[in-house]
Amino acid sequence: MGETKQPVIGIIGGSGLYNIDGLKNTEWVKVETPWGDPSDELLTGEYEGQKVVFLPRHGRGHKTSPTALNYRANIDALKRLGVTDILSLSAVGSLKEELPPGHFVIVDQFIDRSFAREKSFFGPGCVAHVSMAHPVCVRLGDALEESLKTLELPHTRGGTYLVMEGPQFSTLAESNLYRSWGCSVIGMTNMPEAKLAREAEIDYATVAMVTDYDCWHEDHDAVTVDQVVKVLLGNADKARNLVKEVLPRLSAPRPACAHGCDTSLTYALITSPEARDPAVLAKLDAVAGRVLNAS
Ligand SMILES: CSC[C@H]1O[C@H](OP(=O)(O)O)[C@H](O)[C@@H]1O
Ligand SMILES: Nc1ncnc2[nH]cnc12
Repeated sequence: MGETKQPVIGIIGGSGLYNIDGLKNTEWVKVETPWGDPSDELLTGEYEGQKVVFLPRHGRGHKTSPTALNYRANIDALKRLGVTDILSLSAVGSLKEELPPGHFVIVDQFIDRSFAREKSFFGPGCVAHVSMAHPVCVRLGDALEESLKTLELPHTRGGTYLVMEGPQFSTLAESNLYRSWGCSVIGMTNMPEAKLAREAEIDYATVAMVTDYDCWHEDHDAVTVDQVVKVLLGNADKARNLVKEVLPRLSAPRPACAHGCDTSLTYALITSPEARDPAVLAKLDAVAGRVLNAS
């Protein structure tokens, strides 16, 4: 086995998950980034010796909407605190009969229909193209699946998460369109989050927690926030138990991801070194430092 690194696990808590318990030596840390402010301070701590960084995606008190989230600042801040692996916890609507409220889905694909968000750290002055063919980390998915099995929580491995812009929920025609595309769940936040994690060479996986049947199901009312919150409150302890179950499975020093999640920039930069803008490179110090400092 080649070089190994000690993982630092980042947890992004979605709707209903604004804190996690059971960590030792905790501190809420304010992190400045070249992309602006993250959603909130980040909670650093340890669980059974494993370093953990928690970020409430919408901020404590749920202050920021999916469109207004500063996804770049969130991922950059996690990278600056040394995070190597991100577990994203998200509330979603179900687009399939067999995925009822209370069910957990370990997502393996996304369709990105968001349109009003900054989606890349790269651009004029330093252009890069990373692969998103396989957007989530298989190793993290394995650990999540084992943990859900151990906890005997109802779950499905694999499924496509449709990312809508929001903040309004879908129309019936949209919901049915996404169903006809074979999508499993719908939410508003996991893109560009997963794209930016890939650009920042951080392994990423999502556990989607089903809260509703969106608006397509004839036997269920169209989704409302109070319905989502009700299911989430019932799910929050399960999500926290899942975190405690999964962390020890991820704590051993590990080699670089066999599928390239954390070496995604090795062949991604296309702007020649002499054409790169130094001001842009300065902003990329955290997310692309590994490759920029090598060339
Ligand atoms: C409160 S329902 C809509 C809201 O919940 C999901 O957020 P998250 O992924 O952070 O759990 C969904 O994407 C919407 O942002
Ligand atoms: N039906 C739904 N649509 C979009 N985001 C959601 N988050 C939870 N339920 C949702």
